[in-house]
Amino acid sequence: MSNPSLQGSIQVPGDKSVSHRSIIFGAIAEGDTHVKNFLRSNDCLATLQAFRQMGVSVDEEKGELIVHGVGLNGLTESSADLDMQNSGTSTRLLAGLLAGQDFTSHMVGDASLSKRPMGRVITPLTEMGAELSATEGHLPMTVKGQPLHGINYRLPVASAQVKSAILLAALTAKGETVIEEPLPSRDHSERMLDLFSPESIERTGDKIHIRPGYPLKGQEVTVPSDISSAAFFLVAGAIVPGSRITIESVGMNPTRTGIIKVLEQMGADLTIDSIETAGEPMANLTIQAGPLKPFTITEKDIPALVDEVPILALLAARADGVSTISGAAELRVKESDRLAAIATEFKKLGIQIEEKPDGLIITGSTKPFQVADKELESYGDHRIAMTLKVASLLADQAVHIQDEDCMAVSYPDFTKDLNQLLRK
Ligand SMILES: O=C(O)C1=C[C@@H](OP(=O)(O)O)[C@@H](O)[C@H](O)C1
Ligand SMILES: C=C(OP(=O)(O)O)C(=O)O
Repeated sequence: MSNPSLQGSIQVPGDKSVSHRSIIFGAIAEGDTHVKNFLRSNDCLATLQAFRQMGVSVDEEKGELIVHGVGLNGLTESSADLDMQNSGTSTRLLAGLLAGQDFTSHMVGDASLSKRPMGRVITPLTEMGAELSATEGHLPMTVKGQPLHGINYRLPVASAQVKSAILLAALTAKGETVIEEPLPSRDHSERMLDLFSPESIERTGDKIHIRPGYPLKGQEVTVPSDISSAAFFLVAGAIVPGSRITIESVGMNPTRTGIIKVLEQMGADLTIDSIETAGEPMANLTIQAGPLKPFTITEKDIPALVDEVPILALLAARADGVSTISGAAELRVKESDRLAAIATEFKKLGIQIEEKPDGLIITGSTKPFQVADKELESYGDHRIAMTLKVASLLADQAVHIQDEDCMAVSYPDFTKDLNQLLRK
């Protein structure tokens, strides 16, 4: 098989984390929130649908979303279950927000989401006075809204979803809440709350103080392009020989840019052109294929690249030497067990990879992948499917990826966008 290279420019879709939050904060604000570059992927549409069911109207005008906020006390009970589909972010953030409402909500999800742990939000929310009943720590889950009180909580694992669940619950609670994290996770919720209601939040050192009682006001939100989606093109551009591509307006929030540091550590040919913005920082990123040194990623690095581990494992498979990823046990409770999924599927591609309880050891090579089994499994996990799609560009024969459609969870047009950059 001849391997084409990637050339040209691309703008990947809006950030998934910021899109979810633009709906959530817009819904509980007073007045309208205009959202530019909202990500219309299955996960974000699940959040949107949940708020529609709770009485929030959302219009679309000239490609912009207009969320007509109902205020913190304006949501109404949904007569039907809230279907969170495949989205951990929707589930955990909504669990926090709904815990302090004066109605009951029932949350359900697909088979993958119904296996993911909810105890991590149930524990702190219960401490705040919430009444959540899950099925052995999993969905389906009933949230019976209760009057809440503030707490001081140190997260046992760095998780932006847990942090955001507590932050949202704290807005409806009596008294101040203080949240502490073991390592900094993505801070989109804090930034957005600061925009919608600056009096409600203060950050001192590694503590976040949430002060209830202040209204949120509708805002103009521009969603940056998702660095976790750009990651697939950054890696494709770095590993497919002869490639040179630019990825435009990528979100460069420092809590998300772990992949940039890894590319720099590897000596990749990457140029960063920053764009002046008022909200989340952004940059145009240009990547060119070239030799790559191996990397070491440890626990402290994980939060800033947690969703990029599958595609970084592929990057490691093209480096000159042995790369290691450790402290990444969280990957086992994502949409699939991502450590097991990567190890199993990479072996089918002839990649030398060893699975550890909390990570991976990958021995790189610049030869085409020698396919041992061309039937690849995505495990219904969008990030695994997209990683395998990029890997297929370097395989010595055509492969088939089962259940590719799951890419629509975060990036519905991924294959189309990738094909547009490919040149024979
Ligand atoms: O808050 C968010 O938007 C997210 C937080 C991360 O999960 P954890 O909070 O479980 O680390 C990440 O993996 C997920 O894709 C999105
Ligand atoms: C883990 C992810 O999302 P979520 O937790 O929202 O399902 C992801 O997008 O990789």
